[in-house]
Amino acid sequence: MSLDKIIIGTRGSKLALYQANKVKDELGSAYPKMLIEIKIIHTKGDKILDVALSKIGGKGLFTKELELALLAGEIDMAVHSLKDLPTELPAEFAIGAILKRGDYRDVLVSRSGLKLNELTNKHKIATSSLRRVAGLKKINNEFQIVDIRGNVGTRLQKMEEGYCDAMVMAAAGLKRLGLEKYITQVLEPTVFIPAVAQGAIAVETRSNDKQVNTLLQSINHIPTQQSVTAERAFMRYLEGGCQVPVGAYTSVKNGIIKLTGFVSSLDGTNYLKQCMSGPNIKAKELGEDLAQIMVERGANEILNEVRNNG
Ligand SMILES: NCc1[nH]cc(CCC(=O)O)c1CC(=O)O
Repeated sequence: MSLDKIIIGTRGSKLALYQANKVKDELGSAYPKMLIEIKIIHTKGDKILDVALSKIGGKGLFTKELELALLAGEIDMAVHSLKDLPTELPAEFAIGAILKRGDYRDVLVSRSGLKLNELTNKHKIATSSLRRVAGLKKINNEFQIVDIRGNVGTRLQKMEEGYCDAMVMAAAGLKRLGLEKYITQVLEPTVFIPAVAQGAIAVETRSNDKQVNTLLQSINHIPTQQSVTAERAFMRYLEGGCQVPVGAYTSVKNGIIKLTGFVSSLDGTNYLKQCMSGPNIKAKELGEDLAQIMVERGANEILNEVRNNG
């Protein structure tokens, strides 16, 4: 039996659709005769817009409905920003492919072109990410931080309307939407550590769907996969989830991955940062080893404190 039609499931935001179309294009190049459709699925995270993300809780806020559609056979694969995908997937699901990573850095977007070191406690900086809160407080503990929800376009609009003076956003999201003109300052990872797997696009499948999983190997980017394996193993070991002040990034050279991770209290005062290198074929072990060192340095105490106050 051969597959002649594939249905790709995605959330309906512009960014999600861009990413789903990227998967469609890459699959289409690999299999020119295949019919590929995109189906939009609405998720809980898209529907609840008036509650802070860190308060809604629950794993897979943006992924559950897509997984149900996968199980029901309504879609054959689901495209996600890998950073939004829990580090532990239910056994029924697998990551069939990870595309070549885009820009993994965070950027500052500000209303009047102010750079990070020009912002003061008089400015409002908006983010819904506890990692970004901690990163900002680490730089200046007087920063005034406000919550913000909605997709990339909505956030930019809120800022222009005066809701805040600046925001930290993912470079990849802005670039994919053609909104790079809003970038005021790129935050290098040495200064501001991005989210685990930021900038990477993942294709989730049914684990038992051999045909689809085999098909997807043609678009899997192995160096990206190795990098994000190290980062996600680091996060998983710390039981990170998407709503804790944890981040990591990697650089790869000659088959050696250098992984840098951080764990922090929300006010940035208890900030642990550490890096470690290892061979790319032992990416998972590298992530776990780095996390283990963080635990020895007190990561669990820091994270428990955040969880109890969240
Ligand atoms: N948190 C939402 C989210 N999920 C993925 C991206 C952008 C793409 C990526 O980071 O991989 C964004 C926007 C942002 O963080 O500014």
